[in-house]
Amino acid sequence: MKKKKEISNSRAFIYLFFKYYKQDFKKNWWVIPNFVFWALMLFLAPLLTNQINLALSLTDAQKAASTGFWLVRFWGLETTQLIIISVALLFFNLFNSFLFNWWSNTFAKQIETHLRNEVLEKLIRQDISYYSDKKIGELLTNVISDAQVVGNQAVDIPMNVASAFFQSIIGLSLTFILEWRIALVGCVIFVLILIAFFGCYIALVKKWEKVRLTLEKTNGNVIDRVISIRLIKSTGTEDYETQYFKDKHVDYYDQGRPIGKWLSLFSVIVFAGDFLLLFTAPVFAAVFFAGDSDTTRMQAFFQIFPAFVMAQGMLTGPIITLFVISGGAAMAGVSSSRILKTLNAESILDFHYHEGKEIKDLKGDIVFKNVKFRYPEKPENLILPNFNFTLQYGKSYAFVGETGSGKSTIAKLLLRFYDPSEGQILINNKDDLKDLNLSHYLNHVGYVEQEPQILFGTVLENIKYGKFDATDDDAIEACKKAELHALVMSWPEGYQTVLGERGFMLSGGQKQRLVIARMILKNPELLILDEATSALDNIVEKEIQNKLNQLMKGRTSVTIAHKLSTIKNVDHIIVLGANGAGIVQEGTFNELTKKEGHFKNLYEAGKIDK
Ligand SMILES: Nc1ncnc2c1ncn2[C@@H]1O[C@H](COP(=O)(O)OP(=O)(O)OP(=O)(O)O)[C@@H](O)[C@H]1O
Repeated sequence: MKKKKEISNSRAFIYLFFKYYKQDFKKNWWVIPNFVFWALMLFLAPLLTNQINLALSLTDAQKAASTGFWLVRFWGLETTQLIIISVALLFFNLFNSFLFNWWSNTFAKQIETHLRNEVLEKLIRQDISYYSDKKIGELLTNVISDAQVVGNQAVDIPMNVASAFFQSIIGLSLTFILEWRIALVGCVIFVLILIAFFGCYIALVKKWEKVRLTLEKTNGNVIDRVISIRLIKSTGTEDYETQYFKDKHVDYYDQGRPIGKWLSLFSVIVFAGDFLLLFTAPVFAAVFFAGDSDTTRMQAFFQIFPAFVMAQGMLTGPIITLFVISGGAAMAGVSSSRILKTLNAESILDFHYHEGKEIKDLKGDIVFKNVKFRYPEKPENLILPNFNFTLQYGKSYAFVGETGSGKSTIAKLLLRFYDPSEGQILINNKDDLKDLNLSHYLNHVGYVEQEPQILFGTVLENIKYGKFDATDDDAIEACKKAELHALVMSWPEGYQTVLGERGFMLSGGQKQRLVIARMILKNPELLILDEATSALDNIVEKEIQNKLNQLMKGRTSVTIAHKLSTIKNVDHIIVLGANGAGIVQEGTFNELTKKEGHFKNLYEAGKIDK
């Protein structure tokens, strides 16, 4: 499978953030001025505090003698005016932050929803071989938890990083404005804390990423096991599974344990830094001004002290913020790169969903022309060697042969789960199946397999699946023909009964009847029956086979069979040989049972159930 070049976790996150931000720029642009106003308030708050503090504490003589625009001139304003402005700005800022939080929560949900839809669309449009080496549990974790993580962090991380950046710049500038000598000492301490912080962060982020990956692998394993609950229940392996879960979590615990040590070191750095900065101001004020004969400079410093501490607080705040978001950042990186990997995985088939030839009907012959086939997952095994065969419209065909001879592969090729490795499948004797709009083509094809596919939804929804424009009456009529009506009507909710996941509340025969009703309603021109009755007991099998025989009338049908009852009445039987031998015999049932050869051997050896 072709894959685009992988990008690093952090770049994957940045890419996704900008993609969604740009996508809805018209709705999101106002956040920038909103943010600028918030930064401005950061700058103004300590200065206003300082102005009010000085206005209240200085004598008139001191005020008259004061110098420095930032410090003592009150910007030409009275104390009351300063207080009114401060309160007004505070309320405006509260409103601003309300808007911002509202936006950030909405934007996070928007990104999460977009991502979920995009990933889900990608998953259902992938070709079937994409799933051959993947666990459904892991894929679901990808859709559900990764989208949520990226959605939340896409707002939290950029905003916190930007605010941490602005806070540090503003905090530093303010401390320099207020008292540059002490600010210089604070600045050195701040840089040292940052270096220690990033050293720790780099070590931690790698560990976090590993834990996240292990968690997802564990989740995938666990979910896949729980999905197989019927197997567990029918084999009584609860103890074995409990131990299996415990074993799987050992790795997760081992990987997660050292993180606690690093997190503790992290918090020590942050709080030690905070403490150090706090003590720096009075201690260095004492060092710088203690020798002064008059105490004016010391007094002046303690007058601006509240504002200075406020400004200095802006330096430790960002480190704490970065500390808080660092776990989320590591998770978001892993989640983003996994989402991008899913979104960038290219399908090996082009399904022509939006273009490709649309066929009006499938009333012509289907021709396998020089078809050779190997599974892309295992190209060393040749399954079909130079296969030439024509399915004439309206006739019934059965493919028989030993296990692994490639019978189901024929069905998969007709459904275009795969393309032939060489050669062509011509639809209506002219159009290469590869060039058709697959969705349109499949409207003319019906597929019934051994394990009937029932979706979570009402009976009506299940019957109309694939023929969404059918009326309720038509669907009910189809149910009557499939002899399912009486059963459905015996349920209190009738056709509105919600069928449990994978049709848990229906028996095998009932599920197959429901699929038959679906086929009757869809009325496809090509019907593919892949061991449709092989999971049923003899009595039910007979009833279902009768229904299928009726269904096969008037359309082309391809039956993949192990049972004699399913192939006895078909127009033509094709016998496939083992180990990629291809067609080894063909003819009607009567012809083949009389002739010496592969079919007779299979029949007599009991490999075709009677
Ligand atoms: N997705 C796949 N990737 C690789 N090999 C596959 C895949 N699916 C099937 N095969 C192999 O292709 C061969 C043909 O498989 P196929 O299912 O068509 O056989 P079959 O005749 O229908 O067998 P059975 O009667 O047991 O259902 C088998 O050897 C099988 O192991």
